[in-house]
Amino acid sequence: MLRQLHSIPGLVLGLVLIVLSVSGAILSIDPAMERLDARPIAGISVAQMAERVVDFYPDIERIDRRANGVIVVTYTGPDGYHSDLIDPENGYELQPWTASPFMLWLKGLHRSFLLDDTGRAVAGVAAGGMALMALTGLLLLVAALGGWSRLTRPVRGAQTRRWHGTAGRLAVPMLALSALTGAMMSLYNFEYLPDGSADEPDFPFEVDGGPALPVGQLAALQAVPLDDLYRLTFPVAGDPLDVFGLQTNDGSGYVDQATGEALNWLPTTTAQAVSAWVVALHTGQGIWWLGLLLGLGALAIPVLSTTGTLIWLKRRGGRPKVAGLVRAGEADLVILVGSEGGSTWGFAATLATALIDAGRRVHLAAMNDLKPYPKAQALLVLAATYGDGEAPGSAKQFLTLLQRNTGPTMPVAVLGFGDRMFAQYCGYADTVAAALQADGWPQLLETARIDRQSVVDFAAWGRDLGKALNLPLVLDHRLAQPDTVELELISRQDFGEAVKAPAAILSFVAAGAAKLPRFEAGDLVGILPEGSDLPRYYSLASSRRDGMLQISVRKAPGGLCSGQLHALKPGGRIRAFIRPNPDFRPQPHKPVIMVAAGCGVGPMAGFLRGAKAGRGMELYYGARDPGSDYLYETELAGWQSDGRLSHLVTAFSRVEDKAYVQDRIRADADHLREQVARGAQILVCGGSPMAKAVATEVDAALAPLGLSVAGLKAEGRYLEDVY
Ligand SMILES: Cc1cc2nc3c(=O)[nH]c(=O)nc-3n(C[C@H](O)[C@H](O)[C@H](O)COP(=O)(O)O)c2cc1C
Repeated sequence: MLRQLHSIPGLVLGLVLIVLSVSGAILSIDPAMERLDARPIAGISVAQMAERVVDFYPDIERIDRRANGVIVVTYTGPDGYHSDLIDPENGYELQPWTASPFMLWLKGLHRSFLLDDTGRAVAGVAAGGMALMALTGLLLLVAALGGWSRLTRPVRGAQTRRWHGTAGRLAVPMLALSALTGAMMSLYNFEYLPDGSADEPDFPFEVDGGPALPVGQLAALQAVPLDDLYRLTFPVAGDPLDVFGLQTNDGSGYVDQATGEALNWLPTTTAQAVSAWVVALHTGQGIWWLGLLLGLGALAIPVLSTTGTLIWLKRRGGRPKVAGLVRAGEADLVILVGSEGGSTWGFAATLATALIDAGRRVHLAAMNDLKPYPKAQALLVLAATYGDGEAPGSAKQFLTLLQRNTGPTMPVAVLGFGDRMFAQYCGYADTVAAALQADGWPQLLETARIDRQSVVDFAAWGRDLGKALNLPLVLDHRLAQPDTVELELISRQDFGEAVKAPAAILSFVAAGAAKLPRFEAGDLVGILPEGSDLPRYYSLASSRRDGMLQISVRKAPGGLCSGQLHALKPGGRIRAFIRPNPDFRPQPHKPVIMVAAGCGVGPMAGFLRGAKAGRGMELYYGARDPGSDYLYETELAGWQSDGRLSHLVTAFSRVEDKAYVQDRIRADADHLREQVARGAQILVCGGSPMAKAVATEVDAALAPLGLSVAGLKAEGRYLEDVY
């Protein structure tokens, strides 16, 4: 619901908001420019000011003190009204006061799209929509980051998501202010809210009528400091019954030109004071620095609109379409999906279709969309696992939402999707099942696991579910095949034979006339080995800019894919596709400590190849024997001498003075602490036991700082790519 309230106004009003924001940003410069023209002068009264001006302007109509402090005199010339900016020090003209036609046009565009009332109404609705988006966006961000106290933490995920969250967070106070005040100005304009313009003093028909006093001697004008003036209107020359009109910050009324007395004075009403503040807070008139901040905030809108639309398209694109789904409130069965790569959505769609065919009312959503399900009889959670037993993208907020959920509990079945090769096999599904149980959700079925997208395991689980729900359920799932490209091996370097850990660095280019797809170091390449529909993933040791796709592959005993890759000769071809892994990237500008063992050095080599010299990249690298499986030895030496790698520490486990990478971290604890205190990020890549041992040492090293691996993880400063 919150997400819909955020994205629907964004999609509908996107272009309108871009026009409003760009025009608003340019207009926001106006108060600051005007402020530069102001010649502030302290301690003079309106009477003194008027006295200085009348000598130069015998046909004066009025004096305005504009919000930014400039004094403008309007007078009648032979061809109508003219205005001059004057120097309050002496009443001299500084320059003619004319609005630029471009700024007038821009104001018209901003207020009404140059379309009168229809345009004004659209601008008003857009302002209301923007206020709603600022509020819902803030709430979504709080939920994504895990609470208000974490609101300043870095936003994680794909680049579009990071830009959207970061720009939104920086701009939200200014956008909310612009939107609320803009919406109120629209309500004033259509008279749905009183702005006090009708609260005017009565014109005085009874005046002294005697000879006029010099303007400098009028007591009511002497009593008003110039800084409080809004407008002084002069009486028609030679008409003894006419009066001065006086508008100040405190009120408005008239002044008798013969006695200098204030007549029919009306203090500023609450409606007038509020509407003046609303205008000032929207335009920055009188608060030039706020105007500039509002303008900067407005510039975030084109960024937010574009990234928001891309996020929306990606979200829709990743999910299969299922006919006959119902809303959350109507469903008797709810399926929630935790997926990152999208394959679990495919399984969920097969399940939803089979349940709908069996006559059930099914709701299908991401685990991040958990909400109360008033009519549901069972909840089915299909959750993949990433990292080291962690949540996939569409489930990152699930546990937080579960804590807050106030809806009824119901029998639940959790089905984990994972890969037996990982130490935390279906670890996240286990975490979810335990959390649901602790929260009082009864089990419909024992938690089951699907290894490497096995359609056979899935069909078996479907039979169990059918029995539990008393339905004839047949789950016949066909795996969707990703779009692959053909890659050709151009070179290989082999290592580790002597220490019984064969590893190879393989470099590919696109086969034939094709081009390499887009990828960054640390992304994953999915390779489809012959004889299997199931891709195997490897971390990329290069980016497309390097002109090749490189991976380092350890030969797993009996491994189908690694066996085929190790047998590949230059010129040999494979089919592959890219899986972005935007959460595993070095942070810009701050030091980066990389920890890797074995083939885990691959993505680190990719990061180093793309780094600038002096960037503060450090590497702790563990292997077996420097004479056999020291991957990237020559390259690392080169990057050290050209300054890309500032600190290299190696550990070898099959030599006399044997050591593991975690031993080096322990010995280097002081240095590590120092770097983390300077904002360093830690990236770990390699096998799960190594990652665990490293985390233990990092925890010990950081304890004196009151920091921990868990804390750094939450800030995106401790990243793992573990297998
Ligand atoms: C980078 C990466 C990390 C993974 N980590 C784990 C893990 O720790 N435990 C596990 O059981 N499966 C792990 N997997 C396997 C996925 O959970 C499994 O392939 C799942 O079917 C993917 O579902 P999805 O395509 O819907 O995201 C990992 C896969 C990748 C690509």
